[in-house]
Amino acid sequence: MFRKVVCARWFSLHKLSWAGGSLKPALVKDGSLRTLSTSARRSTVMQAWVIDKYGNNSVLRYTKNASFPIIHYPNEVIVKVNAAGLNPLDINMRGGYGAATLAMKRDPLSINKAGSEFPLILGRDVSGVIMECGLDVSYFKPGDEVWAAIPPWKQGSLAEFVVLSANEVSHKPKSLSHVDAASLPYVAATAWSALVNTGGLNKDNSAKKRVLILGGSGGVGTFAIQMLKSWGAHVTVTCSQNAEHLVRGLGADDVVDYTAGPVERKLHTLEKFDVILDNIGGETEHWALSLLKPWCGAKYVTLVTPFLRNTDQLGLADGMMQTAVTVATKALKHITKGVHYRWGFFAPSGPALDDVSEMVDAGKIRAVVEEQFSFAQVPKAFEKVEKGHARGKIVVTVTTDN
Ligand SMILES: NC(=O)C1=CN([C@@H]2O[C@H](COP(=O)(O)OP(=O)(O)OC[C@H]3O[C@@H](n4cnc5c(N)ncnc54)[C@H](OP(=O)(O)O)[C@@H]3O)[C@@H](O)[C@H]2O)C=CC1
Repeated sequence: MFRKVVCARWFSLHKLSWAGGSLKPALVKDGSLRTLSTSARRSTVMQAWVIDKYGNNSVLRYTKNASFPIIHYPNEVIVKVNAAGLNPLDINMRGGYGAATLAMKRDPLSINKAGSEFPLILGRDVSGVIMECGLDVSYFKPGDEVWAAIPPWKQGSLAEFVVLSANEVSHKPKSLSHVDAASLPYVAATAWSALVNTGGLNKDNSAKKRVLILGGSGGVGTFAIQMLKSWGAHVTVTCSQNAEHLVRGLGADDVVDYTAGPVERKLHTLEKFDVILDNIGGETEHWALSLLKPWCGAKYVTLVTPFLRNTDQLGLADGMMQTAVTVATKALKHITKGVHYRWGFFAPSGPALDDVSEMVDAGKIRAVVEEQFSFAQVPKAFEKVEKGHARGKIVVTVTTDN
């Protein structure tokens, strides 16, 4: 069955005014407007790890009384979470990164009466089972096993249930367990957005292209290597010496140890590249673009951008202005040298995950789970991600029953 893209604006015509009371309406598949308190099947609360303010790991709080998610729009689904993946973004968001920008993106229906995002649930990856579908959802049905990358402006997956737009959700690869599946969506959607939408690569044009991945041993890198290799690209990776075995096992053709002296010197001895994916940022920008083939449409795409930090520090208008000036200046500077400078961003996409799901089931991409934690161990899982030196992904098992 093909995906039908449903316009969320439909809801504005059917918006419910719910005067004063604590009951929340839900638009569900049978066409009824159901209140959670009258839904005999489930409670109004659920278990979750939340934060009530920004800070270090001590702000993480376990609760049995988090609000149960509600379907507000007819294109939404509620997913029962089996496993949740963590990303560096969760550490940053725990500390308040992006708070100003994300506050503007949040749906007013999803924030509390005081207008605050708290209690906030982190966790950007989910693998689980569809529990309930909005009125216009035809691509999924209750009981379907699904995976998704959750946009940072929505409540996350460190909870028993999460509500998402059906356009953000995809059928989980049949060949993967929930734990393995939860390791992929956010990094897959990011790598897809950066390499396909921004970098211009796809399965039909990547053969013989030379791609350099700066920082190949983490979440984004381990996925990107496999996707590019399955499309026939030649992939060079930088990583620590002790990650060489891992990245070669995923298909990397050339591996350069960045800890053994100036990495750019070694990279300059290699043939130039068509695309560079930069997962490291900072210093790398000063030398990486000179590794591209000039005047051939070659692109440098960095995932490490000041976009959210600018808006956090300068406010929306000044932050956006600063961001536009920065990216335009850099793009102009490099275009005069015949190469393209771009910023890459995570973009939620169920259809992209559909393609990734096929690649996984065809044996072209595997999950790289570095360590698995129980739901009780969420703070330990955060500590692990915060230490850095990732070798793949950290996953939390939320529930094992369906
Ligand atoms: N713009 C966006 O929308 C998004 C941005 N990102 C950003 O992309 C980056 C990568 O994300 P992700 O893969 O999940 O991060 P991870 O933490 O999973 O991986 C980072 C990897 O880089 C390695 N590394 C560190 N320094 C270097 C270096 N100088 N050269 C080569 N490798 C290095 C680390 O291992 P070791 O230290 O042992 O070498 C680690 O394996 C992060 O900064 C993240 O915030 C991610 C997703 C979306």
